[in-house]
Amino acid sequence: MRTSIATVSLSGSLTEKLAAASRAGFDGVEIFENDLLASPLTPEEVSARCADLGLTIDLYQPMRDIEAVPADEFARNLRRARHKFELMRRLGADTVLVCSSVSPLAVDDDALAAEQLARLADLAQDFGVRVAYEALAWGRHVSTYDHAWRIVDTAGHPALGTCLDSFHILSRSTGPKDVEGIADIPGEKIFFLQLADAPLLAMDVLQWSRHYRCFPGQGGFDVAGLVRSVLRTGYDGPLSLEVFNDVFRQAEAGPTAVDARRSLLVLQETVGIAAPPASVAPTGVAFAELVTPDAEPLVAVLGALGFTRAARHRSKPVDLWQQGEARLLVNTGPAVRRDGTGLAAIGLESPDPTAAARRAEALLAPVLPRRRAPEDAPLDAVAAPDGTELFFCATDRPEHANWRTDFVATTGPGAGQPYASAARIDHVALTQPWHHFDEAALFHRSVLGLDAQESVDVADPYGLMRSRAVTNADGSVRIALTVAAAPTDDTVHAQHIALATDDVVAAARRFAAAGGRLLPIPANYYDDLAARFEFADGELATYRELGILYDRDAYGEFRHCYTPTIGKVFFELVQRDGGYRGYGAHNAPVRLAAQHAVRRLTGG
Ligand SMILES: O=C(O)c1ccc(O)c(O)c1
Ligand SMILES: [Mg+2]
Repeated sequence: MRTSIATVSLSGSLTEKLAAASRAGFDGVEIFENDLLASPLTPEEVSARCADLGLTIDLYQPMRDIEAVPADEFARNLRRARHKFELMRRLGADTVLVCSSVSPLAVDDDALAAEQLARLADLAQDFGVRVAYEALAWGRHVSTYDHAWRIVDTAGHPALGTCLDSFHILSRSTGPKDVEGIADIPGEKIFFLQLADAPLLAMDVLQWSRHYRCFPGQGGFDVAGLVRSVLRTGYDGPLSLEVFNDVFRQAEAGPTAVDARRSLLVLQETVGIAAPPASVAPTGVAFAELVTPDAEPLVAVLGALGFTRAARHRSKPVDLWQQGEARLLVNTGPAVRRDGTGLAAIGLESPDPTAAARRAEALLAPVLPRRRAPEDAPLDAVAAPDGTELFFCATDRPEHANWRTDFVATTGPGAGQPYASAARIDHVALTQPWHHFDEAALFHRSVLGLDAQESVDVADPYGLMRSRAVTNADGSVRIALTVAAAPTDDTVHAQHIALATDDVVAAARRFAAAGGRLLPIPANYYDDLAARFEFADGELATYRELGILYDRDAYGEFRHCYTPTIGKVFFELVQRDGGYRGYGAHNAPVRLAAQHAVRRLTGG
């Protein structure tokens, strides 16, 4: 099916929006009147630009407050409409959207609305234009899609149809029954289909619509269910995204358009009208790669955590530090010297790395070169929206290229020792740029085949942090996507690698004995813990002494502690017992405050 996007969904000038839509692979656009009014291009030039970019103009919008008004007012509305239809002829746009009226002049009279819309459609027909009537969820008298359809049906005019908008329908819906009526509309009378998702918020519907819409798959609506209903009517117009969103208005149009198009590809797959290569979920974390301009402080912490340097890359300044199944690459190459110490890449164990990369590419993930140097093993890799490189790995599986063969075992002190305290990577937390948060969750879900958990808000002393985990089915891959809610808040401490241990107390003691200093946690926190939970004798005193935090959910218990931050990254030691599913979010405000306190002390 053809895909389209409303210019209101993207930031920038009209020409920037058109270029971004075209580059992302859309077939057409809905042109918003304001974008045209503010453009220095004539309608003919806009039309030519769209043609050059391979875009059709599928809709011009909106026309407002047309119907069910006194005769003199309606005469003025027709005059206004004539101007718009002339403009549309110059643009080469053949469908106009008319929103249900919000005017105080409008009366609650369906027969009058139908009659006036038919007269509007008569005029439209003279200009070769069709009118698509849409119920705004906050329309004065018409606020539901079935009501708008009844009026269109009554009017019975060939140039008048309805426009269905998933936001207006699903924001008012209380269950699948509410969309069943779509089946009663003949497909050819659905002139247009607009798609948007939204997070489930209890708020005024107009504000919700104008500020919080997002692309399908990024919110809580069953957009796919609605699309299935519409497809059953025989509708064969475009699937068009119409998203009013405060973040997208500020973000760069190019990446937003790609995010939008990915969302439609996934939606088309869900409803069975597109079949990109099947998703291949990762089965574990092969490694995490840290880049650093100065390995010394990082390596000191790794050593204290129980890691040993197990191997070195054959041709690059990259060391493999290992402990049990936890593998960390430390890259000190010149290309990475500018940005300070941080997380740059994650290796994901994949049952089929090539297939995983093919799906990623089909879903518009930037594919990275397979081979960095002639002698390297060819590895499939893509870039996540935050720039993190994701490698699809097949560690020690003879039929696949193996990243491990690029590394030569070292024989220095400690090499090959059994692990001391941490056995594997429990989770990796990545800081997302504030305008990529919704995109990141959809990317990890659709491209990598991970499941997205609920988003949680965490209070930081200087802002608000949002965090959303994406995981595979058995929890062997867990990535926490984290963002500072305030765009200017760059103080957020989020990027970290959590190492799983089966005895966090022993691991913490070992770290301290090796010269490591765990993040100090305030006494008030432990007083509160004592009130919330019962502990065995001495248990709480041990946590208090070491700086171990504690949490519990319906499944089990969680004990965790933190190293200091090095550059942008820190480490966490975690002990999960009894199937605990979370990440200690309850403790995160205390941890964040403690990290800020350390930063103030050290001037870091
Ligand atoms: O918010 C609005 O006014 C508005 C305008 C046009 C639309 O198609 C829509 O869904 C909402
Ligand atoms: Mg709409």
